[in-house]
Amino acid sequence: KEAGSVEAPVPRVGVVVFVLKGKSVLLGRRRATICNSAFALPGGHLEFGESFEACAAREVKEETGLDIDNIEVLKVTNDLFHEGAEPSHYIMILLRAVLANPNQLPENLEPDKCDGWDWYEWDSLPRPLFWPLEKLLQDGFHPFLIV
Ligand SMILES: CC(C)CCOP(=O)(O)OP(=O)(O)O
Ligand SMILES: [Mg+2]
Ligand SMILES: [Mg+2]
Ligand SMILES: [Mg+2]
Repeated sequence: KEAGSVEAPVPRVGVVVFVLKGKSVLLGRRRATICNSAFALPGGHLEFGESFEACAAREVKEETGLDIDNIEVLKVTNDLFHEGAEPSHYIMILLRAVLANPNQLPENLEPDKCDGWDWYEWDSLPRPLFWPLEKLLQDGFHPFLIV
Protein backbone atom coordinates (compact mmCIF):
# COMPACT_ATOMS: atom_id res chain seq x y z
CA LYS A 1 0.00 0.00 0.00
CA GLU A 2 1.41 3.44 -0.87
CA ALA A 3 2.76 5.60 1.98
CA GLY A 4 0.19 7.82 3.65
CA SER A 5 -2.86 5.88 2.39
CA VAL A 6 -5.43 5.04 5.07
CA GLU A 7 -6.29 1.38 5.69
CA ALA A 8 -9.85 0.66 4.60
CA PRO A 9 -11.95 -0.44 7.61
CA VAL A 10 -12.56 -4.22 7.56
CA PRO A 11 -15.39 -6.29 9.05
CA ARG A 12 -14.63 -7.62 12.56
CA VAL A 13 -16.18 -10.53 14.39
CA GLY A 14 -18.32 -9.96 17.48
CA VAL A 15 -19.46 -12.84 19.73
CA VAL A 16 -22.53 -12.35 21.95
CA VAL A 17 -24.13 -14.81 24.35
CA PHE A 18 -27.69 -15.52 25.46
CA VAL A 19 -27.00 -16.66 29.04
CA LEU A 20 -30.31 -18.38 29.81
CA LYS A 21 -31.98 -18.88 33.21
CA GLY A 22 -35.39 -20.46 32.65
CA LYS A 23 -37.24 -18.08 30.31
CA SER A 24 -34.96 -15.17 31.28
CA VAL A 25 -31.83 -13.85 29.62
CA LEU A 26 -28.95 -11.75 30.95
CA LEU A 27 -28.82 -8.19 29.58
CA GLY A 28 -26.90 -5.03 30.46
CA ARG A 29 -27.25 -1.43 29.31
CA ARG A 30 -24.17 -0.64 27.20
CA ARG A 31 -21.90 2.34 27.82
CA ALA A 32 -19.90 2.28 24.55
CA THR A 33 -19.79 4.04 21.19
CA ILE A 34 -21.71 1.25 19.45
CA CYS A 35 -25.33 1.15 20.68
CA ASN A 36 -24.62 3.30 23.74
CA SER A 37 -27.33 2.96 26.42
CA ALA A 38 -29.07 0.07 24.65
CA PHE A 39 -29.70 -3.22 26.47
CA ALA A 40 -27.31 -5.82 25.08
CA LEU A 41 -26.03 -9.34 25.64
CA PRO A 42 -22.60 -9.92 27.19
CA GLY A 43 -19.89 -10.53 24.59
CA GLY A 44 -17.14 -8.94 22.57
CA HIS A 45 -14.49 -9.19 19.89
CA LEU A 46 -13.26 -12.58 18.70
CA GLU A 47 -9.51 -12.69 19.33
CA PHE A 48 -6.97 -14.24 16.96
CA GLY A 49 -7.14 -18.06 16.91
CA GLU A 50 -10.06 -18.23 19.38
CA SER A 51 -13.00 -20.62 18.92
CA PHE A 52 -16.49 -19.08 19.09
CA GLU A 53 -17.24 -21.04 22.27
CA ALA A 54 -13.96 -20.05 23.98
CA CYS A 55 -14.60 -16.38 23.11
CA ALA A 56 -18.14 -16.63 24.51
CA ALA A 57 -16.90 -18.10 27.80
CA ARG A 58 -14.02 -15.58 28.04
CA GLU A 59 -16.12 -12.47 27.32
CA VAL A 60 -18.94 -13.55 29.69
CA LYS A 61 -16.36 -14.23 32.42
CA GLU A 62 -14.53 -10.92 31.80
CA GLU A 63 -17.73 -8.86 31.81
CA THR A 64 -19.97 -10.63 34.37
CA GLY A 65 -17.75 -13.06 36.31
CA LEU A 66 -20.15 -15.87 35.36
CA ASP A 67 -19.01 -19.35 34.33
CA ILE A 68 -21.13 -20.85 31.53
CA ASP A 69 -21.80 -24.33 30.17
CA ASN A 70 -23.55 -25.97 27.19
CA ILE A 71 -22.32 -23.21 24.87
CA GLU A 72 -23.72 -23.55 21.34
CA VAL A 73 -23.84 -21.34 18.24
CA LEU A 74 -27.39 -20.25 17.34
CA LYS A 75 -27.18 -17.60 14.63
CA VAL A 76 -24.94 -15.28 12.59
CA THR A 77 -25.84 -11.72 11.59
CA ASN A 78 -24.09 -9.18 9.37
CA ASP A 79 -24.38 -5.70 10.87
CA LEU A 80 -23.22 -2.26 9.76
CA PHE A 81 -23.14 0.28 12.62
CA HIS A 82 -23.27 4.01 11.90
CA GLU A 83 -22.87 5.25 15.48
CA GLY A 84 -19.13 6.00 15.61
CA ALA A 85 -17.10 8.64 13.74
CA GLU A 86 -16.43 5.87 11.19
CA PRO A 87 -19.02 3.20 10.32
CA SER A 88 -18.10 -0.21 11.72
CA HIS A 89 -19.02 -3.58 10.25
CA TYR A 90 -19.45 -6.69 12.42
CA ILE A 91 -20.16 -10.31 11.65
CA MET A 92 -21.94 -11.18 14.89
CA ILE A 93 -21.95 -14.78 16.14
CA LEU A 94 -24.79 -15.39 18.61
CA LEU A 95 -24.48 -18.28 21.04
CA ARG A 96 -26.56 -19.54 23.95
CA ALA A 97 -25.36 -21.03 27.24
CA VAL A 98 -26.49 -21.81 30.78
CA LEU A 99 -24.84 -21.06 34.12
CA ALA A 100 -22.31 -23.68 35.29
CA ASN A 101 -23.60 -22.89 38.81
CA PRO A 102 -27.29 -21.83 38.66
CA ASN A 103 -26.88 -19.87 41.91
CA GLN A 104 -23.95 -17.74 40.69
CA LEU A 105 -24.81 -14.02 40.62
CA PRO A 106 -23.52 -11.71 37.86
CA GLU A 107 -21.10 -8.89 38.77
CA ASN A 108 -20.58 -5.72 36.71
CA LEU A 109 -16.84 -6.09 36.11
CA GLU A 110 -16.64 -3.35 33.45
CA PRO A 111 -18.71 -0.47 34.91
CA ASP A 112 -17.20 1.89 32.33
CA LYS A 113 -18.78 -0.19 29.53
CA CYS A 114 -22.01 -1.41 31.11
CA ASP A 115 -24.50 -0.11 33.69
CA GLY A 116 -24.93 -3.57 35.23
CA TRP A 117 -26.24 -7.05 34.41
CA ASP A 118 -29.72 -8.33 35.22
CA TRP A 119 -32.08 -11.15 34.26
CA TYR A 120 -35.04 -10.22 32.05
CA GLU A 121 -38.06 -12.35 31.10
CA TRP A 122 -38.04 -13.01 27.36
CA ASP A 123 -41.67 -11.87 27.05
CA SER A 124 -40.96 -8.50 28.68
CA LEU A 125 -37.50 -7.40 27.57
CA PRO A 126 -36.34 -3.86 28.38
CA ARG A 127 -36.03 -1.27 25.58
CA PRO A 128 -34.18 0.06 23.74
CA LEU A 129 -32.45 -3.17 22.80
CA PHE A 130 -29.13 -3.44 20.92
CA TRP A 131 -30.59 -2.97 17.42
CA PRO A 132 -29.32 -6.23 15.82
CA LEU A 133 -31.06 -8.05 18.69
CA GLU A 134 -34.25 -6.02 18.17
CA LYS A 135 -34.15 -6.95 14.48
CA LEU A 136 -33.88 -10.66 15.32
CA LEU A 137 -36.85 -10.42 17.70
CA GLN A 138 -38.94 -8.71 15.00
CA ASP A 139 -38.12 -11.70 12.77
CA GLY A 140 -39.44 -14.07 15.46
CA PHE A 141 -36.05 -15.36 16.68
CA HIS A 142 -35.73 -16.78 20.22
CA PRO A 143 -32.77 -18.51 21.91
CA PHE A 144 -34.67 -21.24 23.79
CA LEU A 145 -34.54 -24.98 23.35
CA ILE A 146 -37.48 -26.29 21.34
CA VAL A 147 -38.77 -29.10 23.55
C1 LIG B 1 -20.52 -4.60 18.74
C2 LIG B 1 -20.42 -6.07 19.04
C3 LIG B 1 -21.16 -6.88 18.01
C4 LIG B 1 -18.97 -6.54 19.06
C5 LIG B 1 -18.10 -5.80 20.02
O1 LIG B 1 -18.59 -5.98 21.33
P1 LIG B 1 -18.04 -5.11 22.52
O2 LIG B 1 -18.15 -3.68 22.16
O3 LIG B 1 -18.79 -5.57 23.74
O4 LIG B 1 -16.51 -5.50 22.59
P2 LIG B 1 -15.58 -5.93 23.81
O5 LIG B 1 -16.43 -6.59 24.86
O6 LIG B 1 -14.56 -6.88 23.20
O7 LIG B 1 -14.98 -4.66 24.32
MG1 LIG C 1 -15.70 -7.56 26.57
MG1 LIG D 1 -18.43 -6.47 25.41
MG1 LIG E 1 -13.12 -8.07 24.21
